[in-house]
Amino acid sequence: MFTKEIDQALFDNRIDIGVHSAKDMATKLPDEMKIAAFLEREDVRDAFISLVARGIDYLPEGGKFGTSSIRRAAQVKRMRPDLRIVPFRGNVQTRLQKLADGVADATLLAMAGLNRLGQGHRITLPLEPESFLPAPAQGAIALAVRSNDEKSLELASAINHAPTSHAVMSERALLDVLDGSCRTPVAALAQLDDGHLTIKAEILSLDGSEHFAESGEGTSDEAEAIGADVAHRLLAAAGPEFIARWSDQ
Ligand SMILES: NCc1[nH]cc(CCC(=O)O)c1CC(=O)O
Repeated sequence: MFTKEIDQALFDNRIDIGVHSAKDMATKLPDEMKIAAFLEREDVRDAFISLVARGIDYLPEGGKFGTSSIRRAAQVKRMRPDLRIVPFRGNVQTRLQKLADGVADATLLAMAGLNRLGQGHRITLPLEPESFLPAPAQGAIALAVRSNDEKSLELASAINHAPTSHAVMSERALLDVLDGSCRTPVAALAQLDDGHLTIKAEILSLDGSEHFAESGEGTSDEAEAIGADVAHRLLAAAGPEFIARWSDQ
């Protein structure tokens, strides 16, 4: 994966700071690297894109939904069990072309990625987190440094955006308890309001037919503990077999 190439360049001293989409970073990092800073979070929402419908509810019965995201597929199936998920890969241009070619009736992409690529005008409808929670760490960029490189750590940490850091660290702590990979139907969003953190999270069965949601809150210094606590409550509510079934994919 692309994050690995950036990590390798960091370990080989070819670069001193690795710039990653925080969403793509494993929750357990190698001892040799650490996150020095987060940039202020972009739009956290997922964007619905379609040439035939103005929202998920308006898609034709039995329509095709293009996504290779386990989370998005489960969330979409939860809302519309009749839809068929078709695998969707490639860059933004390729995916939009697939919509034009009728390979799928709709897709979902992160608003942040579309905005950064100057493709915001392609968005049919931003999905509000209240009804469609994004992936943990979505929309945030993390700066990684070698653990023993004090100078780069100091440089990078000077531009850390504290509210983003607290929110994303809370979401990453939650994901770490549930599963380290990004191939699981886990959605979470933490938000900071004047130092007060609230986090909402959900886990789903792969087909979206079952779903558990929990939330937590507290001060920003407790960000990681709050995320982990919400994860443990999700595990308790769902039971151990629930998460074991994620591996059946
Ligand atoms: N899964 C790949 C990925 N990793 C980060 C982004 C977008 C930018 C972000 O969320 O920070 C995307 C594309 C997408 O999910 O649409």
